[in-house]
Amino acid sequence: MSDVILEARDVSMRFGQFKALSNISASFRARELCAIIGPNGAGKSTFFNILSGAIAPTTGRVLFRGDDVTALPQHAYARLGIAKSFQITNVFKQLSAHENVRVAVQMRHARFDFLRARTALAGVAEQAQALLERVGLGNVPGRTAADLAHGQQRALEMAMALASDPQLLLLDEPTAGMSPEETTVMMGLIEQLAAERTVILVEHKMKLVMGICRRLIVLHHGELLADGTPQDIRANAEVRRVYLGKG
Ligand SMILES: Nc1ncnc2c1ncn2[C@@H]1O[C@H](COP(=O)(O)OP(=O)(O)OP(=O)(O)O)[C@@H](O)[C@H]1O
Repeated sequence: MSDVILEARDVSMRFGQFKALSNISASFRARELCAIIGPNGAGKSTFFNILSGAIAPTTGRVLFRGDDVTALPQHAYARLGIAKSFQITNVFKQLSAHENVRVAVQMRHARFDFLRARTALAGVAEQAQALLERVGLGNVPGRTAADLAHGQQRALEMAMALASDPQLLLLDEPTAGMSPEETTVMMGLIEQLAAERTVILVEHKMKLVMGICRRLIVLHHGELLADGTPQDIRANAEVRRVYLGKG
């Protein structure tokens, strides 16, 4: 059986006359950690939004485990086991870290387990705490989200995304706005998470993803310029020319 989790098949995107993506095809396998990189305006966010179902491509399809999920409603995406985190932190600022994760865990139970809600709720607090520990926030469960450092807020968001135990995690610039220390912690966490699920991330900082991803997809002017290991990408003359400004 194929272990392809997600596939973009010949995806193109137009905004009016402007072609933001041209015929991109890529498959992502189980427990793969893959970064989508490229210079500003390359089409990374557009591709990410299509993969995550936020927007429908003009042409082409997105398949999840072989089923067409192109622009399915977001709740259907979540039900399939796909979670995502965007550049903008999406936590309830007035709630504590623990409350934020508890809400996410409860939503999962509400979705899958609503007939047994009372029994299910018994474990919710413990599950929320375990998720906080997973992302390195086990020591600050009571802190209001607004009072957490930026990196901790992103980690909190990650814990919320993990509440549904997704098979596929999509991360849009997970280290945006982070300090170097926070970035290192987040990258370590992402690497760990990818041992159990497929993780696809968009990242500006090429060096950063070179260290943890075994596969990089490079976009440029809406086209797929390269798709390969960090070694392949480093050695690719086209990539060096357009992305690194060398050549
Ligand atoms: N909704 C939209 N309407 C019109 N043009 C758009 C829209 N969204 C994106 N674009 C254009 O499509 C191109 C690709 O944008 P996109 O945001 O996907 O690139 P990116 O690689 O994520 O860039 P960055 O690294 O700067 O975030 C850009 O030229 C952008 O101006």
